Amino acid sequence: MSGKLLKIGFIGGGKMAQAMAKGFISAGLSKGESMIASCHPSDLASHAAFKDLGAESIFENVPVVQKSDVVIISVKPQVVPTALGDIKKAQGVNANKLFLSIAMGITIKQLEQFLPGESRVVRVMPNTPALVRSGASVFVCGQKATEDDASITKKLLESIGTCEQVTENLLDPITALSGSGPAYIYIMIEALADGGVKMGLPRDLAYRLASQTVLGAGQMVRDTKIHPGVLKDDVTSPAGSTAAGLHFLEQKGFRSALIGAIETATKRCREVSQADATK
Ligand SMILES: NC(=O)C1=CN([C@@H]2O[C@H](COP(=O)(O)OP(=O)(O)OC[C@H]3O[C@@H](n4cnc5c(N)ncnc54)[C@H](O)[C@@H]3O)[C@@H](O)[C@H]2O)C=CC1
Ligand SMILES: O=C(O)[C@@H]1CCC=N1
Repeated sequence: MSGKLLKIGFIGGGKMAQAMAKGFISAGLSKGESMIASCHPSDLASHAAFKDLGAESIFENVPVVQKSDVVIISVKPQVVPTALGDIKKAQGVNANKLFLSIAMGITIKQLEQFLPGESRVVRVMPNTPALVRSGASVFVCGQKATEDDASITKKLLESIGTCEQVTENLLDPITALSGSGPAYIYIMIEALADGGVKMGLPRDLAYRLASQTVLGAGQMVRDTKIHPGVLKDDVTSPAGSTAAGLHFLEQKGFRSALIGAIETATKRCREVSQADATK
């Protein structure tokens, strides 16, 4: 990928596409001018967001494929059959390209059916912290994806955070954990700050402390590789305030709520996978 910048296309220019596009740009891996995105004609906000990046922003899907080296499929799962149908129906489009699908629950088999036979598919699950290059992404290669495709995918995803190659059977729980996870953490940050405000902290200080605490704790687990239970014990003094706080969380089923969130979100991904996505 050295030399000429890859032309990156987005079929669906919404929130996740914008996070990835901005991440690629701040990583120096791409430029607005080397990107093209399509969106629904009613979605003027996404249209404007890609224009603001200096990218081409349009309301048709076929030119995105025609003009790109790598095409990111970033529409909602229910829209995937229609959007990819546009490409399959079109005459004379060279679809022998790398397609990265980030759609929740849409399997490689389904993607390969929706796309023209020559298309090379990689299924990816990113998350929105890609915007600040702190994303957590995984990918699975389809039948026709080459080693080059895997290394292009890895290079793109590593530029916006961490990236691991996995097997497709793990994709639904991964979607539930790291794909959706930022949403769980945002409400945790909001609630921690609400607690701080309830106890007299100024709101802005409470948000700064809550977000830095989440960031720091995550970094401790990742960088020290010490078991989170041991790190928790290090914070918890005998008869101290943390032990009192932890007891309250256990009484309210905090762990169980998080475990249940991952289980429920995984089941939702499986429902989408099993639905006849052509309907
Ligand atoms: N938002 C997130 O945190 C994550 C989302 N994803 C996946 O990314 C995909 C997109 O999600 P979001 O960006 O959140 O949704 P979004 O609603 O922000 O974006 C969807 C985009 O698709 C466009 N669109 C609708 N119909 C279209 C059509 N027929 N042709 C072309 N574009 C069309 C819309 O205009 C919009 O720009 C989903 O499949 C989701 O599962 C994956 C990981 C994380
Ligand atoms: O909520 C969703 O369906 C997507 C999948 C992961 C994050 N957002």
